[in-house]
Amino acid sequence: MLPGKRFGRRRKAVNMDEGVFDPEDKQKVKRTRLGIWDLYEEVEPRLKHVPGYWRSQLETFHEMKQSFPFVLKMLREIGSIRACWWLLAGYLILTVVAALIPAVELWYAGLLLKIVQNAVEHRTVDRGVLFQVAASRLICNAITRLLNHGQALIYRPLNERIRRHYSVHTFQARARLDVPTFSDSAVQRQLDNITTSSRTSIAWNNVQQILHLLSTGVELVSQFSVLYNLLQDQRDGILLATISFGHTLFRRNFDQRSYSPSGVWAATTRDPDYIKSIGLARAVHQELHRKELVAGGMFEYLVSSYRQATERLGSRATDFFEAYAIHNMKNRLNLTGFLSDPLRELPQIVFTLRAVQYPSDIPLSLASLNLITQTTSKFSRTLFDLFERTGSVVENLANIRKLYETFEIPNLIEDGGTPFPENRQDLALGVAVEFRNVSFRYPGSTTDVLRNISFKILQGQLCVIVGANGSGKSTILKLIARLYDPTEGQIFIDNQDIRTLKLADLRRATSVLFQDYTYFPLSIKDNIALGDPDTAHDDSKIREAATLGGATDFIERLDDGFDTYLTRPVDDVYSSLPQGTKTLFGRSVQYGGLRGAAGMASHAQGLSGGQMQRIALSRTFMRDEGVGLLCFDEPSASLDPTAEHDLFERLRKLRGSKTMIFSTHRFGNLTRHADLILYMNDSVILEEGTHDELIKQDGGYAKIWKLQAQAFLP
Ligand SMILES: Nc1ncnc2c1ncn2[C@@H]1O[C@H](COP(=O)(O)OP(=O)(O)OP(=O)(O)O)[C@@H](O)[C@H]1O
Repeated sequence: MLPGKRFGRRRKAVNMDEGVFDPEDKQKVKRTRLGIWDLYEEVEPRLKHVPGYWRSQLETFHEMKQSFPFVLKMLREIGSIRACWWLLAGYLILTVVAALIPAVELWYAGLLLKIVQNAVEHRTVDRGVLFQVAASRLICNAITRLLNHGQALIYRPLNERIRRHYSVHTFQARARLDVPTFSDSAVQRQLDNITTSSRTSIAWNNVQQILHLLSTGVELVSQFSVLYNLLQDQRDGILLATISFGHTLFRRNFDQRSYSPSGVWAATTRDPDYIKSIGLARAVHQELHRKELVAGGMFEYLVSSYRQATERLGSRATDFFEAYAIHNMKNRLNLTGFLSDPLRELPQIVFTLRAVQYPSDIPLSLASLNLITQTTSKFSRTLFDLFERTGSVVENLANIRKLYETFEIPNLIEDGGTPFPENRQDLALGVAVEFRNVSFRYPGSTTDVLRNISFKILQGQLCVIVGANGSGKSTILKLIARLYDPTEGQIFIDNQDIRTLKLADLRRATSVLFQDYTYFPLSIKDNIALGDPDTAHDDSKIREAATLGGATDFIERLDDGFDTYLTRPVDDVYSSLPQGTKTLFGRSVQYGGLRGAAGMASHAQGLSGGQMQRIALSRTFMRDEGVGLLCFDEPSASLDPTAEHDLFERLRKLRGSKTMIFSTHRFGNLTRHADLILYMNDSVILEEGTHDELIKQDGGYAKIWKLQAQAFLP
């Protein structure tokens, strides 16, 4: 088991969301030693004396109450999907009718019993009724089949409609999140909760669960009333049914204890040998370490370490669930276990005693006793199945709550209200950017990556930020794009606080090429088009952007040109291919291991770094008009010198009067043309000015400039 892996999600979803689980809290947490494992189970002090099974039922009830309003919301929403109400109502009717059939069957079983009893006692039989009973069996069977068929017919369209509706909802819930919110681990957990397979949806699972609960309820009530009716005129019938039910209840309580822990719990092992042996096993399993393992000649050392660790561990080397199972095996040897089986015979014993007590008038026949015990145990199975299912039902209901809560996750970057710019024509002249005493630290981090930064870039200026790796250059661009807000200080765009501007307007007016750009798992065309969602459908614009980004030549050489998917988001499915099959459907076959299902490497296969960069550049050129600020983070890092030169030429021409900010650690071409150079080191701006000014200052900038220049001197 991996450290931190989550398991046992049944029940207690409430606690999972709120508060903190502290294994050291002796008031609330019970610790049990299971071999090399320590199990910590949360126990509510109030419920301390309630037996485990019933305690979790109470917790279940509480969670159910919390989720109820969300379930109503879901049902209303499903009702608003086209044709869903009708399908749902049809499905419901079929389910309820199907749930009544067992009671009808039970009724006829009772009738049959009376006929048999009568035949034995009086040697007469009412053939009409007998025929009726036999026919009823056939009819019930046929109706059940018809109902099942009807349910299957409705199932597909209903599931498909609900799934489609909610898949758009969840897609939107994810897509709208900003960077700090999306990276928040709590939000990631929330998003994990709403992830389902592509064949179903949380909402549909819930609908099914609710219908199942309903049908079980109908089944129980109808069976109970039939049973009660049948037993009413049988002396001792009710008594024997109660004894039979009592046994199932007793056994159930015993069985419950043999499952894995329920509620909130966690387990850990501190055994150094176990931890080491698992670590060693991983080291030889994962391809990741193979190079170093082989080159470092580690084979023999690893084997002897593994052997020693496993020998020291001996039989203690069990994973948690095995340890738990072993622990439970011991628990089974208790009184309940010994009593459980003999108690099963109790109804027969009571029956015999009563028969001896009233020899002349046997309270009920053996056939009736059989019917009572069988029906009661079936009845109690259904009842406990209902209880058993409440765990997963509650989890499902809680998932609906979480689903709706996910739709409402607030973004950490709050939107502003002021439209920007007031006049779109102004953008052609560029925008002014000012940082006033800005400090910043990434969420979850404790160190400032920008410390008290202040600078001002005027409208239409070319600014180049230079500095060593990690000095904070990219972070400045991220703050300008408002991916994050400063921890302290303010940023102004055209003299307005960036927080007051409408985010959509700000993003439309700026174009940023990040250093760690990614290739979306879409076609090249879509990858470029995403640069400007407003004109994404315009093919000629896409081609023009590709030309400006220097990407057209190599794209056109690809088999599918602009429609090429460099990495397909959908895997082909195959099995048992002969080893000689190297390619399939024009793509290479990957044998063994897992092919990343929908996982997407940020860098597409088959393209060089420079070609990737050209696609990313083309994306930024999509949004040339209507943009007043262009930011580039190391735009030429992967380009060869000619391509770099061409790129800067194109950028200079295109720039017009727009403001442009570059982050780079290459001095030269760019810095010489810059209106403003910000020289950074270790989270602060050390020098600022034009190239000539900074050379004259003879500080850090001048020193690095000279170093780079010397490298090219003969
Ligand atoms: N998402 C993040 N979370 C936490 N720290 C981060 C994050 N991104 C960057 N950092 C840290 O912030 C500091 C500044 O990073 P930044 O990328 O701004 O530097 P840079 O000057 O652009 O470096 P480079 O020249 O290597 O691109 C670095 O120490 C980096 O490790």
